[in-house]
Amino acid sequence: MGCTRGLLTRCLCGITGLFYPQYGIVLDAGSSHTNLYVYEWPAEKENDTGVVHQVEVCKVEGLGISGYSQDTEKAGLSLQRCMKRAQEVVPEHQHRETPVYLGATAGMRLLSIADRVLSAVEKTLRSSPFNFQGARVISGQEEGAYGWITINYLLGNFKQPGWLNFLPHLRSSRGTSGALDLGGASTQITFVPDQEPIESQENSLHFRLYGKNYKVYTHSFLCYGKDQALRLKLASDLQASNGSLLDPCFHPGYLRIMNISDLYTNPCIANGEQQLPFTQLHLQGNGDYQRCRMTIQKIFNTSHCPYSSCSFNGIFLPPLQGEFGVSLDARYTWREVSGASQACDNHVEQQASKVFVLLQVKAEFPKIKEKYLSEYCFSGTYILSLLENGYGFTMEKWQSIQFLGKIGSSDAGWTLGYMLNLTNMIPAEKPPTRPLSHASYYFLLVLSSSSLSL
Ligand SMILES: Nc1ncnc2c1ncn2[C@@H]1O[C@H](COP(=O)(O)OP(=O)(O)O)[C@@H](O)[C@H]1O
Ligand SMILES: [Ca+2]
Repeated sequence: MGCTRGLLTRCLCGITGLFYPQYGIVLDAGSSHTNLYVYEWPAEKENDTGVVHQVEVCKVEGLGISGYSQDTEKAGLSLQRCMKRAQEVVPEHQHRETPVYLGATAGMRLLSIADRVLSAVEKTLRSSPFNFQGARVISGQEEGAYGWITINYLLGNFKQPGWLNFLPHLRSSRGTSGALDLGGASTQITFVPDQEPIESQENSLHFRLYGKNYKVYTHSFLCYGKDQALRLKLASDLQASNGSLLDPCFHPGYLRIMNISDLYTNPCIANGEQQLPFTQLHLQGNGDYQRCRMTIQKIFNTSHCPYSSCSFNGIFLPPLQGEFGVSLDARYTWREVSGASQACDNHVEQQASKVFVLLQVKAEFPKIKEKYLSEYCFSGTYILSLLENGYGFTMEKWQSIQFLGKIGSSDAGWTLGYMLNLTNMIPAEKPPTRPLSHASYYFLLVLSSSSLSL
């Protein structure tokens, strides 16, 4: 029985909600892959901070939905297995009341036919027994904001004194924690700066949460997620080549042949293709961490800044403030960052076969999937460059970064903040403290009045 029908049903559900946890589903349609999250919370505490937590993450097999632009039907079909999984996790009698949202990020921001892909996806989601609430491309600003909300909600930073704190050791010492999100097609930085006002309007957000005002700086760099950044770098290196590239960001012995047209498939790399006299790129790795950093440097333009301070490409960045949590894909990121120079400088005889070199790298980093292995040197070096040269995390500021991945049982990505906002579970004002929730009070009242009438 669903809880959205009639008054009587709603009353019953209000009462039964005391016993049943509630659920919400969010699909994170990223540029490289989609994850489905199921969240759970006790119904009578929905407005308290820290009670919503992740009970399931299902990884959709195959490409991110933007990868199905040639065959949009498949974007919808690809989600079916995880939607089935969600039906197993959420008790059947609660399917109809459980909201499901899909948010697509940078891969879809770059796609001109994003609407067609979204329609295909919507068809699959509407055919599920859940309460479909919408599939849309979220803006970079939203992605940054919801990532910041997730991290601070999970760390307990919105809690007022007196609220129970489940993770005191992780709670930020300075009020809130900044959020860094490193995706495949975009990257976000969000934090509360000391400096006021925030010089650029489009980087400024105002929130009132649990009775407190927050002025938050955020920026999303489209094309600076690690997959698109690699394309930017290759396109820049190609201009001065004859189609053969000795690349310090790939380990020695690594060979890759790419069609130039495959490189110029989205707006991140505009109009360079026509000028090139060759149609293929022959890339050969000659891993060298220091030189790799130098080639990456070129994609950060620091030649102009119309504000008092900038990150790169003329984008305002106030002085970094407080602690930062790196979200979601951090579990890979940290490994890549810490192993970057080792992965690049893995000097093996140049003439050694590609297979041999790959096996060598694999032996050193045994848990890394083959498909990520080849880009390990680039990814780690890129993330270090972005944090140090792009955002200005110096040696001492570096200490303020925590690679989070999970906080408690929940992934530290934007999805939880998105759902909390859409389900009105982050109130502007602090919920009044009362010995019993409204529902419990009502329930007890019903019980006592019925016992009186016996
Ligand atoms: N096991 C892994 N090892 C290394 N990198 C990974 C792994 N799994 C995912 N990634 C990377 O994490 C990033 C996730 O980005 P994604 O969320 O899909 O994009 P966006 O947020 O920009 O839309 C991608 O660059 C992807 O290649
Ligand atoms: Ca992402």
